[in-house]
Amino acid sequence: MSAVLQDRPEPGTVDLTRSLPGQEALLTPAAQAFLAGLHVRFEGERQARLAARRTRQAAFDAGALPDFRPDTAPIRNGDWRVAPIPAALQDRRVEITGPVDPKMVINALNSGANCYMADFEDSTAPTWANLLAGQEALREAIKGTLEFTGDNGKAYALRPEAEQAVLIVRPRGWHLDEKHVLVDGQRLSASLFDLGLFCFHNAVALAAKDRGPYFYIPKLQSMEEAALWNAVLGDIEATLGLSHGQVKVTVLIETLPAAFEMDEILHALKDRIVGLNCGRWDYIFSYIKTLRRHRDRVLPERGQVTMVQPFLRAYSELLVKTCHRRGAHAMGGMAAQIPISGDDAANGAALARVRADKLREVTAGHDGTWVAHPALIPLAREVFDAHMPEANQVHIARDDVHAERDDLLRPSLGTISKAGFEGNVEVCVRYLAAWLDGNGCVPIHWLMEDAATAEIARTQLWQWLHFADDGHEPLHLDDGTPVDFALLERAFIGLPSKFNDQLRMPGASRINEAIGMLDRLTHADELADFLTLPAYERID
Ligand SMILES: CC(=O)SCCNC(=O)CCNC(=O)[C@H](O)C(C)(C)COP(=O)(O)OP(=O)(O)OC[C@H]1O[C@@H](n2cnc3c(N)ncnc32)[C@H](O)[C@@H]1OP(=O)(O)O
Ligand SMILES: O=CC(=O)O
Ligand SMILES: [Mg+2]
Repeated sequence: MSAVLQDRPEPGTVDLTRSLPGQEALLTPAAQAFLAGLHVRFEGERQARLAARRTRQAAFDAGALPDFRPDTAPIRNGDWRVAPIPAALQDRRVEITGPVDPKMVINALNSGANCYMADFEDSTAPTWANLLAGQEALREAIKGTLEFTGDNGKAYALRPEAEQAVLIVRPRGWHLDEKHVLVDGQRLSASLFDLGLFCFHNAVALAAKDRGPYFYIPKLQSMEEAALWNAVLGDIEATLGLSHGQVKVTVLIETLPAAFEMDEILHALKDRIVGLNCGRWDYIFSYIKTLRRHRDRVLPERGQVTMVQPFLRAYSELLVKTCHRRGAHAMGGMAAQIPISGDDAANGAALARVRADKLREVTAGHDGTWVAHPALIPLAREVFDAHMPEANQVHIARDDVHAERDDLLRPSLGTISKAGFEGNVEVCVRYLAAWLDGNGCVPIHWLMEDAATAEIARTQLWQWLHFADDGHEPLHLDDGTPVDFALLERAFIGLPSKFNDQLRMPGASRINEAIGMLDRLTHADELADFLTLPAYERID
């Protein structure tokens, strides 16, 4: 046994606070000991990282602005590259993403996309049942035995492995706990639960097939958080007998602070990282959250915050330049439009927006993109095939990009309309209701809504409604109406008329609870860090 493994502290005692039929097949004594070991070795550092986030945010609230770090200039200026990228991840031009229920897993693996990001994060409501079903579905998929029959009798089976998308799993972020697993009485980190349990059951099998395991890492804020992931992954490799660097990750740059540490994050994970991704929805949410007290940087209504806003363009181009300089892939992100059935004109307009977004990405130098729905794969592929003849375009240097701090923070022009305000209220309430009911991704007005898109709506409402704190004049809508809590009340009263299909709406039974939550979150003096933190205490 290696010295690292010998010197480890005892794993700790595990209590499962919930019991569902079949869970013992996943949470075997050995799996529990594996998770407990991760907790004992890494929980202290996780808490230190979360405390560092709070300290940094306090400085931003006091008027500081994010900036590139002087102490890490040698990393930014140094000449180094990430480890070689495995063959299975050389061509990632179209990646489909989606929650982890068995039907979605089969549909996504069979979809014809190059990769499938199986998502325990933005698009999954982490009920215990959803998490276990997702872990089980992925384990069966890797064994090649996953099957599913819908309530309508439709049967689903996997295509041959060579025709399947390459699997990449996204665990939840560092801020979340898994309340159903206690180690010595403390909640386990949700990240360690999702990634740890997946690795315990599948890492060796995937490594044997030269398929990873591969992960997407969400919501990082600093290179120290990346270093924590690197330590966890190295520890898992050692415990499971995998070679150093066998596990590969792509990191989502989807927080404003992380945009100032892209080189540093690549460097901290350089033996294991294969790319960065523009997680635009969380990035917009993070811009609002980080700069919540900066009244000169309030964003216009959500629909106007598109990737052509200068601060978003600067971030995505800097990501391409940074990745390519280091030999890593620069992945694009998700357009929220999904196919619209029964209205050809509206469908054509939605698809045109997706096409324009993919064209912007490929011509900026991105090496691949995301789609939310299988019907969008041919469109994204066509655009990337037309402009990216090789497997990727890592060789394109983008030395023409000079994104400075002011570019990444640039205030945006735009307005807030009554429809924009009310739309935020509707999205928050409907999404939260669905999430509380166990559904983490829903179509609302033909847009894909998940935790990240809903967070934009929630934080905008808080920021707009608290604009008048400290004696400032309130914000006004473009028609002159002051943005105040009376406006929020009126939006709540008007909500039912927007639910023209209330009975079939996901989460309809939890609408009143969702309204109550949004009301409390928007009235609170402090902006809650994540919507999903209080909401998690309300799910099973
Ligand atoms: C900000 C971010 O983090 S982006 C990443 C997180 N978000 C996502 O991953 C979005 C995932 N997408 C989805 O969940 C869905 O596409 C939704 C909720 C947006 C729309 O869902 P629906 O209205 O059910 O779509 P629709 O009815 O058109 O689906 C048609 C078929 O495609 C399947 N499908 C739809 N989206 C996906 C997907 N992402 N992956 C695999 N299959 C899918 C459906 O399961 C359905 O299959 P079936 O015909 O066998 O029953
Ligand atoms: O995770 C992706 C995002 O846009 O957020
Ligand atoms: Mg995200």
